[in-house]
Amino acid sequence: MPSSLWKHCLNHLEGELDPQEFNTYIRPLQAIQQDTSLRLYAPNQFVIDWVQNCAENRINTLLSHYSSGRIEKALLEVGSCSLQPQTHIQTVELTSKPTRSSSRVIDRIPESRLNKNYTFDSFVEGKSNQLPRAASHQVAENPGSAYNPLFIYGGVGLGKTHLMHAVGNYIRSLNPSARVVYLHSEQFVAEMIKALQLNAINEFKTRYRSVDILLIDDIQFFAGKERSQEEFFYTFNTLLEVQHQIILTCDRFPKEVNGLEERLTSRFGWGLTVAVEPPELETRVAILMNKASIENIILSDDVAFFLGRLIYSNVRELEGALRRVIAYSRFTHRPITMELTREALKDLLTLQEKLVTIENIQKTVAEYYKIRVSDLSSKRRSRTIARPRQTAMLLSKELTDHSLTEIGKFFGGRDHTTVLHACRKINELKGTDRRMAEDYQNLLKRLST
Ligand SMILES: Nc1ncnc2c1ncn2[C@@H]1O[C@H](COP(=O)(O)OP(=O)(O)OP(=O)(O)O)[C@@H](O)[C@H]1O
Repeated sequence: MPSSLWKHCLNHLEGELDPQEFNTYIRPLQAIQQDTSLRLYAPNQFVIDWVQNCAENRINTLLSHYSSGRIEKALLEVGSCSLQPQTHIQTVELTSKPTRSSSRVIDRIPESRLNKNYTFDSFVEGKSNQLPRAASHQVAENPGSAYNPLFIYGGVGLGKTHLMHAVGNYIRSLNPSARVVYLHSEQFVAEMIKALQLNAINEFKTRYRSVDILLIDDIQFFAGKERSQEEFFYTFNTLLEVQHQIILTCDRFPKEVNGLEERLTSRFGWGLTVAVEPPELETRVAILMNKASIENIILSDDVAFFLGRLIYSNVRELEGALRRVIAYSRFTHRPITMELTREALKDLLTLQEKLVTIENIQKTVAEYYKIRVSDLSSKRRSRTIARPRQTAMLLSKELTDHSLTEIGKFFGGRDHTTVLHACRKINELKGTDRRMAEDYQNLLKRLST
């Protein structure tokens, strides 16, 4: 039944909120009253996020007021009244809390919106992520004292957010009342702007400085946003002073983010800074097996290795490919074989075949290091040529089916032992030399779809 109670709340909210926000986030909500709760259907998660961040306490206070205390909480879901219950994708409980100022629309920060599936158990460990995983686990066991802040950086889709949530989930499992706050840096910025607009910056400061564990994702989005950096700087210092844990992620090494203030980047290094690398083949295969088993599917080795070889620079894309294969198998009622996998990923394969020939690897590496393609096959031994050549050899070994002998031929007729030595050398350097590791990741990205 549509709710007249909600209409009362709407009237109030319309008077209190900026018209654009009201029309964008509040008006589209559809309400249904059920016993002691009110369900609010939102068109998408973005709207839910905004409502949670900016209006939840106010809504709950109004609901409680107009129902004389009968309605205790609003349930927020993505979906629509006309389609429920099938469209209930996600339910978020908006718990009524007493508010200090009932006219204040920003009431509290979003707390503990952790993805329950991102745990240490579901995180597959490999050489590429051993250090960040171990550091995260240490932090989860000794928040505030092991490494503070913990700074995890690395390319897109490599498990940074997963690890961060794993720490949050672990801490919450030991202490359910711990105030764990996870948010994307853009959300921090948006909330700060909102607080400034509402003249509520002091409340904003107090709230952020009272959390036990603050997890901020993708801090590269702070770049160039000076006021946000300033607020974050003070929050950061306060939390560190009282030994509350901070974990940050970024898509690159902090000092390499243009537009981040020096005082912030230097502080980020006070704790521990660790990199996640793209997982090696065996780890990619283990991740695939793991994700498949969650769906009760047993992947054959040939399919898992095929997918693992096909997608190498981003675990999210690896998962996406697996999902496509599973969906295709369900849709066509056929088992997951190599043939079906190739069919399901036809477009990806066509694109990939063009990208990962040895010729293209050479061209890409030469462009990246600003040398000539012919240098890669030449006899020149200076480091500026030898390293790119060795890198191109390793990429050829990892990404193509050519044998070491064949690869050697593409590089000026070199011997297979030279290729093997090159692969070992670059693999070793990737572990010790940050620049080398980053160059390799960048090249993988350029060579992937
Ligand atoms: N080692 C791993 N084991 C299991 N799953 C993993 C692993 N690494 C990544 N994933 C999965 O890959 C997906 C992408 O990971 P996540 O979102 O943590 O990446 P990210 O590094 O934070 O990326 P972005 O920079 O885009 O925010 C998630 O579904 C995550 O569970």
